[in-house]
Amino acid sequence: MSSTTEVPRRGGRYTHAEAILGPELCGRLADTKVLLVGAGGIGCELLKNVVLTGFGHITLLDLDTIDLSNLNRQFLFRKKDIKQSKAMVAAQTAGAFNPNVHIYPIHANIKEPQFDIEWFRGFDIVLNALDNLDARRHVNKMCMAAGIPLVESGTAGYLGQVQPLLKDRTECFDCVLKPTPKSFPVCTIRSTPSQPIHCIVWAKSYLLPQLFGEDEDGTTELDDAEKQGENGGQEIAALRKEALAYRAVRKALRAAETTHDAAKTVFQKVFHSDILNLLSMSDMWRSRAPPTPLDFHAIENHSFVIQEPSKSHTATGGVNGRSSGKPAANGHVNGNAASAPIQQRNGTNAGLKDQRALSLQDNLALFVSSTNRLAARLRAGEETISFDKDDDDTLDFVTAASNLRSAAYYIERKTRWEVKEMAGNIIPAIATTNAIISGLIVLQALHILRKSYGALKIVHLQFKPSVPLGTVNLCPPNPKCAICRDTYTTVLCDPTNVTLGEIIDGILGDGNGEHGGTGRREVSVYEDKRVLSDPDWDDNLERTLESLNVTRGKFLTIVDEEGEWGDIAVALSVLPPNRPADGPSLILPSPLPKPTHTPRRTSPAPTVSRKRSAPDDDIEESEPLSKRPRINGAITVPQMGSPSKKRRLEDEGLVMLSGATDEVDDEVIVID
Ligand SMILES: Nc1ncnc2c1ncn2[C@@H]1O[C@H](COP(=O)(O)OP(=O)(O)OP(=O)(O)O)[C@@H](O)[C@H]1O
Ligand SMILES: [Zn+2]
Repeated sequence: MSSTTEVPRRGGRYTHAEAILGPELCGRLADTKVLLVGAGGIGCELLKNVVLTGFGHITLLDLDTIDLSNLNRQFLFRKKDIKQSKAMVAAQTAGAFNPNVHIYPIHANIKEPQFDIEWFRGFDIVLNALDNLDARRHVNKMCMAAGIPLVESGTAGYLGQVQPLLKDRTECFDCVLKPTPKSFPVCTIRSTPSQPIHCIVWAKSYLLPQLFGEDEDGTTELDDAEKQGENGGQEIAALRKEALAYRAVRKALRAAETTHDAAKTVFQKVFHSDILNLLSMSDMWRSRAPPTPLDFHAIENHSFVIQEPSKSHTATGGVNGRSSGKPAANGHVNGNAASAPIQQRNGTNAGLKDQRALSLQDNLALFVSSTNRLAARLRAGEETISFDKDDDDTLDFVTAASNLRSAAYYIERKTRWEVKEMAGNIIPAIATTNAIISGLIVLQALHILRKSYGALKIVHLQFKPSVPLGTVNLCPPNPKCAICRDTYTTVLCDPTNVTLGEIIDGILGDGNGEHGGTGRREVSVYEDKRVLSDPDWDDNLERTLESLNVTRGKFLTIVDEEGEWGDIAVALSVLPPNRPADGPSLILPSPLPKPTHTPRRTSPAPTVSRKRSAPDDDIEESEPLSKRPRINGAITVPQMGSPSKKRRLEDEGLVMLSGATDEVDDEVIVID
């Protein structure tokens, strides 16, 4: 076949495309440069679509490798491809569908600094096929900064959504607040669980990080709980003591010779001593059933006996799904041979291995073996281990630990399959949903390329047999949005040489003439959530960008102290490779950026500074920036002053689809 631009577009494989798209757009597609971020469920379908539609230059980026669990719907992958790069394999498979297109696979995280604003500017359009809010927000910001149209998408089970995002024309991804993830009170998780999910969250988000995560004392969460006024001063004090005692077990797990004993040490602390400690707080157990400390040897010897509490105390169901609150027939909680008949009665031993009910001994054995496997990984050099539903060691650990905790609290236990689903926040992915959504992404992309902006819509795939697809008109940008309302500009520089002060002075300019910028004025400068300088604190102005960890791919945001000028977001990019050795270390944009200007009305008799009169500045006033703790030469902002700044600090979590998909929310339990 001949090369892309020379391909005769009429006839052959493009006959239908040309009839639908028209010869002009159809011909133009061969030269269109598209970035596709994510080669998972939506990404595979989407890549197939853009390849068959004839987009000539497709950059496909994904950070992940292929997993067995992807194969049911990510049809570009086969079993032999497991552990290979998704981007590479997808490009290879889909490349064969249309020899006229060029696919450039990249195995990397889209947040890496080399994918800076200049790199984004190299595309005509960006299509997201991602699965997390953090990456979505990042791509949104880069597209807004580079002025490149983006089509955003998401699916959850039978539901899905496609949203075109164009700077200055439509809302951006961050114009509307995303619902924050559901969370549980820390005391429910740490001392009074009443449902299986509480024990699973505890095992996944507390115990596993405590033992195998970063070395922290586990008290930050308790500090926060206290600050937020969560009840239970005595309880929080006990939990604080418990958290500090983790140091000893962490050490045991990392000791050169870790065997059965290290797992036993962990067990003793977590399922015995810590529970005894909690029991000593009698007030806590007045209106709820006190837990039973577990006994390692008794469980191992099949002689562990546990008395279920009386009904009046039982908050939820009994053991293995019994909700009567009556004592188990023999007073045992699946701790001995009696467990086998129970499993058989429930019929849960049939079917897949992962769907088998686990007895207490099974859970103990799984706890010991998974703890040892994880400890061996630490000793082999892995610095930290965090939960991944596809990592058998962590899933086994969370299954066993949550079930042991459930036993101590008389809560129904879960199979490994169920734990995977709950801990992994899994909503079954449906290939057909991904296929429909991918088709809609391409339709919206074609509207953008054709500049048919009036035809653009947010499209929902919804639970309505009569109207499976719902559309919503696009809204204009939120004027308070901290992402798309900023004025973006780019500087090319060598961060090892250029100082923060040079950038600020350079971008503000002298305010005169065609290239004069806005002129010198009082500003604060932020990098993400860090304040780098403000009018009362200029310590960092002489420092190089590199020393402030402000390098390629990052943004400096210049905020006017008086609120008269809009924010300027300065993207940092590298100097051209062919510049002369004695050339400048900083190349400023020309003309300099001129954000919107809204002069303030002058107050008739100002008795306090204008800064004080701005209600949004209350926080700044009560705690001057210059007195805030400085970290790495910068100040971390506890709370930003303006609404737009506050938005930057929103917690991140799972994307909840809005509108027609709201009903999904209740079924999604976001546990971290
Ligand atoms: N920051 C990122 N940079 C590049 N690729 C990303 C980034 N974040 C997520 N992805 C990719 O986006 C894709 C999303 O696909 P999908 O939702 O089907 O997830 P999955 O990991 O393949 O499946 P599952 O989560 O169900 O196991 C994944 O392949 C993932 O690796
Ligand atoms: Zn916005």
